[in-house]
Amino acid sequence: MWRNCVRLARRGLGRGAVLRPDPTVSRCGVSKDYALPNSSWSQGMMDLYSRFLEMCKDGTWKRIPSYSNSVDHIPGKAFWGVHSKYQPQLWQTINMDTEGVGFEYAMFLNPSEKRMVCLFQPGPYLEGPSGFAHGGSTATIIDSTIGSCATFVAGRVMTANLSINYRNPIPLGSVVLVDSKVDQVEGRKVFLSCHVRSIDGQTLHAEATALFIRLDSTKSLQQQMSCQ
Ligand SMILES: CCCCCCCC(=O)SCCNC(=O)CCNC(=O)[C@H](O)C(C)(C)COP(=O)(O)OP(=O)(O)OC[C@H]1O[C@@H](n2cnc3c(N)ncnc32)[C@H](O)[C@@H]1OP(=O)(O)O
Repeated sequence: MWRNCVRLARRGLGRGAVLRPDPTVSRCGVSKDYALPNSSWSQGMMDLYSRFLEMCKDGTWKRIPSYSNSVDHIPGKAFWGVHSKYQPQLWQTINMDTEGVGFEYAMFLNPSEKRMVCLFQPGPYLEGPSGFAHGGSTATIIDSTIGSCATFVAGRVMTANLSINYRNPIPLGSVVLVDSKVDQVEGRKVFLSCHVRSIDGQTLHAEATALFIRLDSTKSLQQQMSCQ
């Protein structure tokens, strides 16, 4: 199991503490691609997935696998420097081993449009208001989608700002399309926007804007991630 293979060791819990992967633990088992259909996917999710797979055939879209470290698999600029002692499995932690209970999703990238979409089916663990997705889970899937888009364009980035307007609640078990794109790049700043809509396009669930900052290559990641 993933948890047995990629235990994270907490070290230096004082100021500036960061979570690092335990170097004594092998990365075996991280190869499961969570972004593939499973029995929890509704017909709506399957239909949308098939539609995007079809659009991958001419190379317009690319399916993005999700290995709990999806950063490794986004085409484009290398995410982690070769000398970095930090491993990317810290980043994508939203997969769950039990199918259907949490984030069921699959992302597709349109490189020429600098656009990343995510088919998202929230499960019961993500409940906020009765029967609907928690706003934090919506924020998580938006951040991951928009962040993957920013990563494709700029490489090593972190969310500096994420602003969400929640327009209509997302029913648990329904399928929504998270559609994000890069609006502008100014130096190290990547500005993006995103809409979350029902698959028939009739309901706008949320809209968001975000600023991602490309990490400064002259600073160590520890400096940039320290709490000091
Ligand atoms: C595939 C993976 C998808 C992953 C998606 C998930 C991504 C995440 O959730 S990341 C985790 C959440 N984010 C964080 O914890 C980030 C915490 N913040 C930080 O680490 C730092 O503030 C960081 C890295 C964003 C920027 O730090 P640093 O590199 O030192 O940049 P800094 O020099 O301060 O600022 C650079 C520029 O950005 C601007 N800027 C920085 N932060 C902000 C902000 N919040 N709002 C507006 N502007 C900002 C600065 O004003 C500056 O502008 P200018 O160049 O015009 O003067």
